[in-house]
Amino acid sequence: MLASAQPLSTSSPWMNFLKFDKTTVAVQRFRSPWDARSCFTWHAPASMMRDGSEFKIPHVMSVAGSDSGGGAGIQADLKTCAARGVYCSTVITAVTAQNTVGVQGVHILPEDFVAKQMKAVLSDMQVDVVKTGMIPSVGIAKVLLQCISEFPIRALVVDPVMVSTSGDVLADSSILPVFRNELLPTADIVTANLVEASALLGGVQMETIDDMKFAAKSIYDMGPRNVLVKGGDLPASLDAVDIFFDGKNLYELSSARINTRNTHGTGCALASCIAAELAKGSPMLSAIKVAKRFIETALVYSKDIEIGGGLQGPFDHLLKLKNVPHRSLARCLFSPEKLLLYAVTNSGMNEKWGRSITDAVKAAIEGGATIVQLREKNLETREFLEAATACVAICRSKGVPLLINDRVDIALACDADGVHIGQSDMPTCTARCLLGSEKIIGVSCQTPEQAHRAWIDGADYIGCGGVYSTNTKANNLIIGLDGLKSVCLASNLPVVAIGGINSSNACSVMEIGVPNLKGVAVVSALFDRECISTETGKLRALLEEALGTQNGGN
Ligand SMILES: Cc1ncc(COP(=O)(O)OP(=O)(O)O)c(N)n1
Ligand SMILES: Cc1nc(C(=O)O)sc1CCOP(=O)(O)O
Ligand SMILES: [Mg+2]
Repeated sequence: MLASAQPLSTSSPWMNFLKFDKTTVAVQRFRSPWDARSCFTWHAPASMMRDGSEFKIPHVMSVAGSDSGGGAGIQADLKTCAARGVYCSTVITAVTAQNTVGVQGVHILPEDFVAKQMKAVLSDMQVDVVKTGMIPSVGIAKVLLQCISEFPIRALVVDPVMVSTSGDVLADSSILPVFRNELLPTADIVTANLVEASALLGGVQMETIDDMKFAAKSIYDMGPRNVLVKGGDLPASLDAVDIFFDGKNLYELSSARINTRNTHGTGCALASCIAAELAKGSPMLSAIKVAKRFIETALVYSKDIEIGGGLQGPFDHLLKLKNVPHRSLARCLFSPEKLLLYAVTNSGMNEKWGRSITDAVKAAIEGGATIVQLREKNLETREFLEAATACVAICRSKGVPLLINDRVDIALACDADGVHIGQSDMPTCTARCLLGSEKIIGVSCQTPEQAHRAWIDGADYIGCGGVYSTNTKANNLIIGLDGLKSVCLASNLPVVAIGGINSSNACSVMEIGVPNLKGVAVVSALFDRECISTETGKLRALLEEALGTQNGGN
């Protein structure tokens, strides 16, 4: 493809690449399979076609700096490719001495030795995709350009690394002309963060989504086939919004902003994950979506790990190889302990107090709600979906699971963490079939028989009530503390009590003394109050105290 910056000739390596084993693949003039300006449709990784072998493993060659702390650079690329099932060879451009505090030193490798590494790999191995990270000098950029023009590769992913997450300079501005004039025009995709995008564009302001869209188009004009401008550092943005431009369409791709210090190396991992997916044969947009999801999942999984004492820690790229290979975000976020203070929304109450659902949810989380359910009985489907999508982003950024009341379709559409259903809603086993094993299902139970059935049908927890009388739900059956206890004793599932619970009776509920009663679900005592976060904070403190007394008493 890189050779193909000029019109292809039949003797170009790329053409040979597409002919194998007496089978000729129709060839058109294009620069790569992901070239948005070409009309070629890609079906299978060329690596598999080249020798007809189905055993060829997709291969990314990473050209980047070494991070002694293991979170970014070559080390991030190796781990990301491993996690994605892709082989990764490495060409080291510089060795950095760094940790979670910052970069203590940079040793740039001699150009001829960088060239030697590149030729060693490219002349022997079938590299599908080259991914570049830290290119610390113009000389090394030239060596890279020369090498990749000599060997057939399928795509070039350029991560224009300039500054580390700690703010240390990894490539100074002398590299910019060669990026703009030579490397970008040969790239299939450029993944620039706000600082890098601004530098490439001569220092333009990057503060809004519109600035990012403008930047994506302007960088595209420098010649890459696709541009991703990453908005992770955008101020005042709830989601991590990236802008993708393929020359025709602009896409706003958002994922939840995960509240963690462990974000060092996310840029490298994102670019190498895109490279890995391209090497497997994915179309560009799918590769980007998979990569964003990979980073989001890894951040959630790693949000509390402690490596190093600095401000920015690494995350765990290899989560997929650990004992959580199939754990979804929902399963990572949910545990029985999350039932402690379960906030259930009510649009009537929000209207009464003049609040939006999102503000109500934010306030409940701020006060200490450990799980949220959207129980919106009066919203039209579209309105509900919009609110739910916004609430998913809010909750995920805070590590709080979000469940949808009654509506399995809404839960699926907004990628909520699960649903809460009652005895007259969709049967639990049907909901489980629709949602799969990775989402959370809560089921309302008033009797031991229902509790037993909920477990058989694959529920994750039980909502049990009405413990006390309530104005929130009409004609609700009151089962009292005795009814609650009999449901708890009939099941091993965790249970959350509901119905008329507030600060004056929550402790009595928790004191019934059954280990699987994990908390209380509350509507009016949180949402029909002037200050949601204050009320939530008060109730959370009481529940913590009740738990402490119970544990102390054991
Ligand atoms: C945590 C929790 N428990 C019970 C319920 C009640 O659900 P359901 O019986 O389906 O009644 P509606 O809420 O749909 O009126 C709940 N929502 N949450
Ligand atoms: C939604 C709901 N389900 C109940 C049950 O008994 O299953 S009671 C209830 C309403 C709970 O609201 P409040 O906290 O304002 O009493
Ligand atoms: Mg229901």
